[in-house]
Amino acid sequence: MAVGVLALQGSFKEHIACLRKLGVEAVEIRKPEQLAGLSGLIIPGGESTTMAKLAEKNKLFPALREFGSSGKPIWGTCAGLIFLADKAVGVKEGGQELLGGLDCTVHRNFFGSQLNSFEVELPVPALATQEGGAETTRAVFIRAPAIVGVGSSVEVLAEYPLSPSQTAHSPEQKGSSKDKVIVAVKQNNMLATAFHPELTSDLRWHSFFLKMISNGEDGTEVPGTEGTVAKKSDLPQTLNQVRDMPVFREASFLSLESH
Ligand SMILES: NC(=O)CC[C@H](N)C(=O)O
Repeated sequence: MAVGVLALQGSFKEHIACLRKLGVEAVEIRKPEQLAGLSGLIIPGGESTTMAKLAEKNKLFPALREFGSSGKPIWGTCAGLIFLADKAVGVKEGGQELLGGLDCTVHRNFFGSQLNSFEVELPVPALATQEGGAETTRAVFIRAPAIVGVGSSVEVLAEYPLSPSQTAHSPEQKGSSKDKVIVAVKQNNMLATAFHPELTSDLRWHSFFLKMISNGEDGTEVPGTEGTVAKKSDLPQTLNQVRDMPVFREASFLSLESH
């Protein structure tokens, strides 16, 4: 199987490195025709407005929508989550084009500015149940969005308990009685995380996504690149790895545009 990573902007190299560590063919995607033959697609973090403009320039929106509606798995991390959401609040004036398909409302800069970025040990019960390992993961939130509303067919995979200082960064949040927000979800063929698993050494989210591909959603198998079918047995086992050492670096990929 080959997995594509949208490589317009943002942390696509880090996702590619994670996929390769798991023994999977990973391909940088910049043009619509490159989506053909992929078994799944990752939309990385970065800056969603910039990414949307570049996707528009490269005429990617129709092909990306077709890819999603064909049932092939798509995983959005951070800006990628914003991209996949049906609705985004806290967006720039004039709005921004979304791919949509994920029945949720996302707040684009829920946690505030770049300076409010943080790392935390996040409880991830659903991930631990499927992939084994610790009940928490190191989650890196960089000028991160959060999911503030979900439809009934969305499965919540992780929630983050808010501290009092994290509740009032925007008009949408003021007066909100939320004490936690959703930061990871799955809906049919779509997976979305508000944080950056590709910046840590915990490969379980990538492994989780690869299983979505190999299982196929709704029980059907996903065709591989050369007419083959990716089977669960094709996938590497989850690695028994040291997970609490994030490889968080200066997030230079976020510097293209201010919030
Ligand atoms: N780390 C990220 O991907 C940040 C996303 C950013 N909040 C945006 O608007 O796109």
